Amino acid sequence: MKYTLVGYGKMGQQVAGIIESSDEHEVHTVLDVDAVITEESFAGSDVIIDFTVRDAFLANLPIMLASKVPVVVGTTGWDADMPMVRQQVAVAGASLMYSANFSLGVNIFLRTVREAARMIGPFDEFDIAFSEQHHTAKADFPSGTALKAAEMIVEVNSRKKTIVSQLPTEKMINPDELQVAAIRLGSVFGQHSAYINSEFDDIVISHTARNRRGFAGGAVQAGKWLAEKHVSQPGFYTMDDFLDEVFG
Ligand SMILES: NC(=O)c1ccc[n+]([C@@H]2O[C@H](COP(=O)([O-])OP(=O)(O)OC[C@H]3O[C@@H](n4cnc5c(N)ncnc54)[C@H](O)[C@@H]3O)[C@@H](O)[C@H]2O)c1
Ligand SMILES: O=C(O)C1=N[C@H](C(=O)O)CCC1
Repeated sequence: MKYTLVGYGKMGQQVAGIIESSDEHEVHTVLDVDAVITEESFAGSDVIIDFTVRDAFLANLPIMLASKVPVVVGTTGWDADMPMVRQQVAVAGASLMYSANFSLGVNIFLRTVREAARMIGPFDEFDIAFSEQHHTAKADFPSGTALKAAEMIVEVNSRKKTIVSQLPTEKMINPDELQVAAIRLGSVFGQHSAYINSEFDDIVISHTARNRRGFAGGAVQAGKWLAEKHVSQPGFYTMDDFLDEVFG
């Protein structure tokens, strides 16, 4: 398969390395910030992988959708724009997969956190909070992965109703608020933890990325899956759609 990479920074370069080390894929085109991106930029590609920044992704999206080349989006920070993006994909009759985290290990971690959050739901004595750590070059916070984890927790635990990433300066956190804390530290690739506390227990569920290859490899696999889906079922997909097929 032929991949066009939009964004050739830390992740774009990792993705290129994964593709070039495989015997079934090739990098067709690399488009970074200086590129003048048109529909023709994607001619001949089987799939686009976008690892840029929020504003760039949103600006390039109409052109990428018009190209009718399936788009894998790893860029985070645009959760608030999700409804608009979903509508653009539907109107264009295109295919897009978004995941805040393409790492298989992280997605196993997320589903583990969701199950723990579900099990403590009926028991008021258990509280839960979440934190993430990433490198100091990360432009958005909290991480898209942390926001995804928080959404999964709120979905299954009715005692948590709102997600807060900034604590108020002069009042206590409410019991129905799920705190998501973020630390920017050195060159941390990505560390996510769920903390569960009761009078008798401390439970910590954590994932630490040891490099960026887990993210990049997952994005390339997602690209192959999306390109096949696009033929008969174009649409908006997430990593859950891909994993539900894999996990069964
Ligand atoms: N989904 C995942 O698994 C995953 C994993 C890691 C990072 N991310 C996300 O991916 C994004 C990129 O992360 P990164 O560490 O590679 O960042 P980075 O800053 O190293 O790379 C971003 C690249 O985008 C380029 N860019 C900026 N504007 C552009 C434009 N208009 N057109 C084309 N390219 C443009 C920059 O020049 C840079 O090379 C971030 O949003 C990050 O949160 C997602
Ligand atoms: O390095 C980053 O930036 C990462 N961003 C994603 C996020 O925002 O969750 C995935 C983890 C690494």
